Amino acid sequence: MAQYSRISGSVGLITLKNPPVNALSAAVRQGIVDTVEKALCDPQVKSVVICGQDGVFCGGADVKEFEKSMSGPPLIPMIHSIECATKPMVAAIEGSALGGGLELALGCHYRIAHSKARLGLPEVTLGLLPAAGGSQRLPRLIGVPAALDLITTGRHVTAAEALQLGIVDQVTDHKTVDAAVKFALSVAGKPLDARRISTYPCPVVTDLDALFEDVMQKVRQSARGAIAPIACVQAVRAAATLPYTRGMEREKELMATLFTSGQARALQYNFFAQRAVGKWRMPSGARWDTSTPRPVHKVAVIGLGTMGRGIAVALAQAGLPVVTVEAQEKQLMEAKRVMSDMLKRGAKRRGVAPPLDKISYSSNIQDLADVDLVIEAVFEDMDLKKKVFLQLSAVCKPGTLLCTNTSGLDVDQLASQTRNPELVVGMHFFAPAHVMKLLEVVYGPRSSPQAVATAMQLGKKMGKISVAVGNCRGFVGNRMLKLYTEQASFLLEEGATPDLVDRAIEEFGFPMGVFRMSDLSGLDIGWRVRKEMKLAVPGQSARIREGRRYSPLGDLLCEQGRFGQKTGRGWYRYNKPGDRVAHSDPWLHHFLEEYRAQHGLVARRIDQQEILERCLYPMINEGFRILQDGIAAGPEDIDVIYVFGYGWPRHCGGPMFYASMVGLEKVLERLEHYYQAHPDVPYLQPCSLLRRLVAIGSPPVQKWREVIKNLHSQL
Ligand SMILES: C/C=C(\C)C(=O)SCCNC(=O)CCNC(=O)[C@H](O)C(C)(C)COP(=O)(O)OP(=O)(O)OC[C@H]1O[C@@H](n2cnc3c(N)ncnc32)[C@H](O)[C@@H]1OP(=O)(O)O
Repeated sequence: MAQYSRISGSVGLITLKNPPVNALSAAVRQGIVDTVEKALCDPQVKSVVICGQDGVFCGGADVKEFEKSMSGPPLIPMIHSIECATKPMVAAIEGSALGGGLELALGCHYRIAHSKARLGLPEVTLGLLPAAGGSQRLPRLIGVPAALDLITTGRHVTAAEALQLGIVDQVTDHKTVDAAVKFALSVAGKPLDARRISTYPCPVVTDLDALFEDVMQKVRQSARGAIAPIACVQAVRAAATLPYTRGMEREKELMATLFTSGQARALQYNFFAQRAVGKWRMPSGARWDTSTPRPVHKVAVIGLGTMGRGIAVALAQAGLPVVTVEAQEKQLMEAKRVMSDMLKRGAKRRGVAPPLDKISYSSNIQDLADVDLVIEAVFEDMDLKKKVFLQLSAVCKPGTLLCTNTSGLDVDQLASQTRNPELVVGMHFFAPAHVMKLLEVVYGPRSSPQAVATAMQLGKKMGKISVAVGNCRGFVGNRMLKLYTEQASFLLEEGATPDLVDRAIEEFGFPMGVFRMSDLSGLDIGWRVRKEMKLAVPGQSARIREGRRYSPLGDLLCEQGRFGQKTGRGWYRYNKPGDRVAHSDPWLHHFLEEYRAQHGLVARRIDQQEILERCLYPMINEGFRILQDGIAAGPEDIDVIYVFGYGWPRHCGGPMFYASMVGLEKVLERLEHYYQAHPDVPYLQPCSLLRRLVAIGSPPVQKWREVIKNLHSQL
C-alpha cells in the first residue's frame, strides 16, 4: 500500500509500504494511483515527494506476482500519470531503487538520492527488460551507451555514479526525505515541461549502426544463449531510433516474448533459490533461524597452495585478520608475494587501500593458538589432512571451529581426529576462491548446528553464496560432476571427439566444455585420486573395473604426461605450456582411433542431443539421489551450487529446475533408455525419487520438498 500525508504545509508525502523492499505489488500500485490523485487534487499541495518506508525506496515489481494473473493498476499508465502531473514530483531514494522502482523514479520530475543508495535496472537478470518505460526513458536521460551498459548488465550503481551519469539530481548524506521535501519546496510552481524525460530527444550517437552492431556482438557472446540481454539491446535501439510512443510499443512487444519464456521462469526461480539456500536446515531439524553462530574475530588458513591463498585473500578482503601457516619456508615466501599482488590488484579495482596488514604469515602451527576459526587447505590427501587436524586440535584454544576445504573427502573422518568433532565442518571453496561466489558448507554427522551457522555466517561475510550440504564423497557439486565427466569420456570411446562434446556443452550455455575445463583444472588431479582409490593402475587399459564400466582414457593421457594446459597438451594441444587457447589435436584423434580399434569399438555418429542427454541427465539423476539421501535439503540447493560453482547457465535455472522444464517423464524415459543400452553403468538407473515424482504427476520443482519429506517420513 501507500500512505499519504502533507508536510511542511505544501508538500504531499507519499510513502510506499510493503516490507521488506516495498515491491510494487498490486496493492502498492493501487496505493500510488490513489495517493497521487489525492495530492494532485489537494489545493494546499504545491509539490509531491515519493519515498519508501524503512530506508528502502523500492525493489521494483513484486516478482512473486509474476506467476499470478495480473491484477491492480498497471505500471506504465501509473508512471505516465506521475510524469504528466502538473505539480513537481520528487523521488526520495534511500536504500534501493531497482527495476520498476527506478522506473517510477524516472517518471518523477526530480530524483534526490542518499549517498548510500543503489540504483539499477536489473530486469535482465530476471529474464526481462525494463518494460515500464525504463528502456525508453533511461537512454533519453543518460545517453545510449551508458543506458545500454546498465540495462544489458543489470548492474546496480552507487548514488555517486548515478549523479555522475545524470540519473539523479542531488545526493545527500543527511535524511533523504528531509532533503527531498526541501527540494520540493524550492521547485514548487516552476515549469515542468523540461523535466518530463519521455519528451526528451535521445542524445545523438555518431554511427548508431556501428555502436549497436558492436554491442549486439558483445552481448551475444556473453549471453551464452540468454535471450533477455538481446531484447534489452533491441529495446534501447528503439529508444534511439523511434519516437517515444513507438518505442514504448516496441518495449511492450519485446517484453511479451520474454515474460512468458522459460528463461524468465528459470531466472526468477533462481532469484528466490539464492535466497532460499540461506534458510538452511539439517536433517536433525536444526535450522538457520534457531542456531546462533559463534563470534569469529580472527581466522587462520593452513596450507598456502592455490586454494589457501585465494581463501586467505577473500578473508582479508572481508576485513578479517588472518594468520596463514605454510610449513615450507620457500612456499610461504612465494605465497606472500603472490597474495600481496592479489590484494593490491583487488584493492585497485575497488578503489580502496589493499588490506595487506590483515594477513600475517607463519611457518609455525603454534601461531594458531588464539584464532576462532581455522580453514585447512593443505594438499588433498586424507592422511595428511588427518595429521593436520590432530595437530590443530592440540594447538587451538577450546571452542575453535576447525574447517576443511576438502573438495570431497570425508569430513567426519577428519572430525574424528579432534577433541571436539562437533566443531568440525567442511568449507568447500571453488577456485579461484577470492573470485568464485559459491561455498559448500559441509556438515558431518557430528557437526553442531552452531558450527554450521558459524561457517554460513562467515561465508556471507565473505560475500559468498553459501549452501549447507551433508557429508558424502564429493558432497553435492563434485558428486554430480563425476558422472558428467565420466559420460563425456564414454562418448569419446563411442565415437565423439573432445571438440564435438565441448561444442554441445558450450552451445547449451556452459562457459567451457567438459574437456576444456578438464585441461584447465589439470587431468592429473583426478588421476591421483583414481590411483589412490586403486581404480587407475598405470599400464592397464581394462574398460570394466570394480564390476562397472570404466574409461581409462584420462589415465592414459596422464601416463603420457598430458596434464592439460600446464603441460601444453591434454584433451587439446596448446602452443606452449600455460597457454589458454585450445587447439584441436590430430594426435588425440589418432589416439582415440587406435584406442577404439584396440578395444574392438566401432565409432558411431553421435548427435548434440545425445551428448546433452548423456552428460546432463545422469547428473540430474544423481541430484535426485542426493535429495533422496538428504545430502541437499531441496532442489534449490543443488541448482544454486551448479549455477554459482560449475557454470550451469543461469537462464536454465540449474540442473533440477532444468529437469522440471524438460519434463520429468522425458528425463525418466531417456535414463531408462540409456540404462538399458549401458547396463554396466549402474548410476544410469533412474532414482526412485524421480520415479515417484513422475508417478504423482510431476509436480513443479517448488513442491518437491514436500514429496521428499513424505518419502523420508515413510522410511
Ligand atoms: C517488469 C519488471 C519489473 C518492472 C521489475 O521491477 S522486475 C524486479 C526488479 N527488481 C529486482 O530485481 C530487485 C530484486 N531485489 C534485490 O535485488 C534485493 O532484494 C534488494 C537489493 C532489493 C535487497 O537486498 P537485501 O537487503 O539483501 O534483501 P534480500 O535480497 O534478501 O530480499 C529480502 C526479501 O525480499 C524479497 N524480495 C526482494 N526483492 C523482491 C521483489 N522485487 N519482489 C518480490 N520479493 C522481493 C526477497 O525474496 C527476500 O524475501 P525472503 O527471502 O526474506 O522471503
